[in-house]
Amino acid sequence: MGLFVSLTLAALALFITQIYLRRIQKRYALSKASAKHGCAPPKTLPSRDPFFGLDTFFATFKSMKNHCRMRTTQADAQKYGHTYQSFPFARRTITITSARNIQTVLSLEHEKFGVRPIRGPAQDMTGPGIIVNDGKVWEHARAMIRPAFTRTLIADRETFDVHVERLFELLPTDGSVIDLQPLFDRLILDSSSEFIFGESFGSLLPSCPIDSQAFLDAFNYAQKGVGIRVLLGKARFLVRDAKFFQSCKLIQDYTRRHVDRALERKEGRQDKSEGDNSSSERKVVLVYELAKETSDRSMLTSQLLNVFFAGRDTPAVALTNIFFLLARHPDVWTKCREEVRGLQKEALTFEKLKSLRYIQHVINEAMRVYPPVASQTRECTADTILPSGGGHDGSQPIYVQSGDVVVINFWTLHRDASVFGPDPEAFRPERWAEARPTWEFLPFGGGARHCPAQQLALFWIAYTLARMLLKFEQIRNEDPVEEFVEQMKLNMESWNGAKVSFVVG
Ligand code: HEM
Repeated sequence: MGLFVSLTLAALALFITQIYLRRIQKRYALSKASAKHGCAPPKTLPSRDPFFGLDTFFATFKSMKNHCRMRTTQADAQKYGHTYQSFPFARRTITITSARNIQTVLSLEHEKFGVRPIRGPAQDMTGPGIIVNDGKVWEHARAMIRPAFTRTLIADRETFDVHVERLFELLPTDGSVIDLQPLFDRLILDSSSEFIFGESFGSLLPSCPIDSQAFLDAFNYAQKGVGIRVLLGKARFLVRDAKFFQSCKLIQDYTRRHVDRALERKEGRQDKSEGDNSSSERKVVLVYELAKETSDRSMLTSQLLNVFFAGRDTPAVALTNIFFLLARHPDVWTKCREEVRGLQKEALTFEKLKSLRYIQHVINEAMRVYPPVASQTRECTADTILPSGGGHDGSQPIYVQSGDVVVINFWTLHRDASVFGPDPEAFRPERWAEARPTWEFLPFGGGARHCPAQQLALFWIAYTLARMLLKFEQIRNEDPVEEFVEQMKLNMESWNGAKVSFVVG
């Protein structure tokens, strides 16, 4: 036993020494390459653990637990500059909040910044699809998936309206208090499942069909497991959790059943009206669109799961954040109502909604202040240079080495006073009459991996908002906590949801 412990400790010491030596080697190579290219490092977050930066790692957790992760990173950027570095687990992590550096990572040099090294562990759940891959595999997936999102914009108002009507059944009209967050979750779950699988989960109905519920339970469990695995990276083999793998199998089997149905339909073995209700010819369903491109079952299964993973709740988070803000700005609600006055729901087409300027400003402003995707992470896969942020005044370029992690902070990017005016913390939709941001406003990301569902998501959001404006004269905040309390999950959500009451108009 004594010998075993000694050997284990010796192996551990060797492992740690190796990591540390590798870090010194890398640091040396970095300073040589930096000097050669006229680069300088950005400022470094102070750390009490100069070897492994464990305190930096735990500080990140603490700020997440205390619901202040984004505010903390914003304060760091104010103190150390728009680009700064830290070394959690002895690994260089560069946080960028300036439009120029973000454009470099997402667009100009995007091939050198991958997601696969970071999101790879999600493949146990989702398979090798669009959101977890880089290079040719990602390019192929994106080329296959994008056209379906464009086609669906010949907007399927009627399909979405079915779910909105079900939502209305659940909204109290007697002035009692309701948290909109779980309702918006169900609205988007139902509409995204209908768009992706051709069959809605029906979670807004009085009883959710059994296999949908089993799928959702398994999905939620597996998603948490993915979060832990992404965090642990290479050490994820330490987590032994049979339920995680059972859940992954269940969701893959469920998705495969929809794939099989789509393939049968393609081969003409199924009655076309079966399984996709009425108006099947007009309605765009992702699984049917992708089945036109390939008959590869596992590829189809994994792409569908990837899209579901990316889109099943982000519009719900955006809607919740919008209503959170409107409940605290009743004057903005009144102004929005003016804009939709007299419109019937049939008139709320994609084009009409786009033309409602003030409502579009409100959506933009809410997504600026509380972006559902508040940050993104990439790993540098080939040495390159960021144009600014280095040196004492942040004006020099920064040399970035393969293996460095880059965190893109949209929350802080959206608070640039030089672009949005002197009051960037305020919710003021009127600023959009003047503001013309480009790379300074990226709620849907930017560049090569820009969200392919942006227009679809914006249609769902604007349609739901317009319908609620038509129905309710007033919205009232019923939450004693006035300020936004962030909850960092995969998205940045409101910890307190959006507790409101309505006055019928
Ligand atoms: C308000 C709602 C939404 C927001 C704020 C949003 C935001 C984003 C962002 C920021 C990215 C880029 C991620 C990155 O840079 O790695 C992204 C990618 C993506 N989104 Fe969305 N999204 C929304 C809705 C949706 C919906 C409804 C779907 C699907 C039904 C969807 C599917 C995807 C996919 C598949 C990608 C990956 C694209 C790629 O890697 O090439 N999104 N989204």
